Amino acid sequence: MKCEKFKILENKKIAKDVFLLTLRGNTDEIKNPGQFANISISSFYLRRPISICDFEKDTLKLIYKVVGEGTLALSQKKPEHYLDILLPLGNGFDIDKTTKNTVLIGGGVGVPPLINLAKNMIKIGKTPKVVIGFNTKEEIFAVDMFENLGIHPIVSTVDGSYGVHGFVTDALKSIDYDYLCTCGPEPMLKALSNLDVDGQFSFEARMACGFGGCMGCSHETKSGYKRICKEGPILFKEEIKW
Ligand SMILES: Cc1cc2nc3c(=O)[nH]c(=O)nc-3n(C[C@H](O)[C@H](O)[C@H](O)COP(=O)(O)OP(=O)(O)OC[C@H]3O[C@@H](n4cnc5c(N)ncnc54)[C@H](O)[C@@H]3O)c2cc1C
Ligand code: FES
Repeated sequence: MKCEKFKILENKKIAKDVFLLTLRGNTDEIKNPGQFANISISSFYLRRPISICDFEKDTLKLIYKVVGEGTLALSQKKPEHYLDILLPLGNGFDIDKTTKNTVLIGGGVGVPPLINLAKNMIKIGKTPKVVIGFNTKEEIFAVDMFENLGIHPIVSTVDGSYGVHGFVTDALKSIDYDYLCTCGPEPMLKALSNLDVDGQFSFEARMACGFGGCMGCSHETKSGYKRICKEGPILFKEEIKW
């Protein structure tokens, strides 16, 4: 884990309240898809955790939704501005445990880490299926990013304004899979954990330090309390306690 200065190259709106932030800085230590960055934003005491969406040498991409004052302030940052970022944090997905018939399932701003996961799975010959869900058409993003990887994601919207009408669980009925990796709101994770397949689930928690020092993000699992920022955010299905 390092604290690095990243220069903003672009901070672009890509859907309703959703921004793609492209940064220049040192990405050498990033290991697993599903790890996250903790961003210091101006006057806010606590950093804001955002999943690593994609990276290359010296370039980092993050996708975030404006939900409060911190993310609103982030959306107002202009190119050339520097951000102080702690990364990489968390365990990330264990790609070796995925199968050749894995589906990646994202809900809203749970979609970004699945882009880097898909990219890494393709590199080892395990091209995944992808299902992504949103509330409504205006909130959809990342379809082009998956298409650039040669994957055509199935999209669902709760209001039926685009793609499959309903939840990601409705969209899943049309495909075969024997393993899943998922990130999104907790009710979605819970519904997916009731399906008869194993998988890896990315959890969110309110965080303070972000690197295991304060216990503020502890979450009860079947194998004791785990810090979502350190032993998570990815938990295996068999260890999750709802
Ligand atoms: C490991 C991890 C990865 C994340 N990755 C992403 C990502 O890739 N893109 C993205 O848009 N967001 C992501 N988040 C959520 C993001 O950190 C919060 O939305 C952000 O911190 C809100 O900051 P704020 O100051 O704008 O909102 P605040 O004013 O702090 O809160 C506004 C609203 O958002 C809710 N909220 C704030 N933080 C969280 C949180 N951690 N989990 C759930 N609800 C929260 C609050 O309850 C409140 O309703 C991630 C969170 C975690 C823990
Ligand atoms: S946020 Fe401090 S231990 Fe996780």
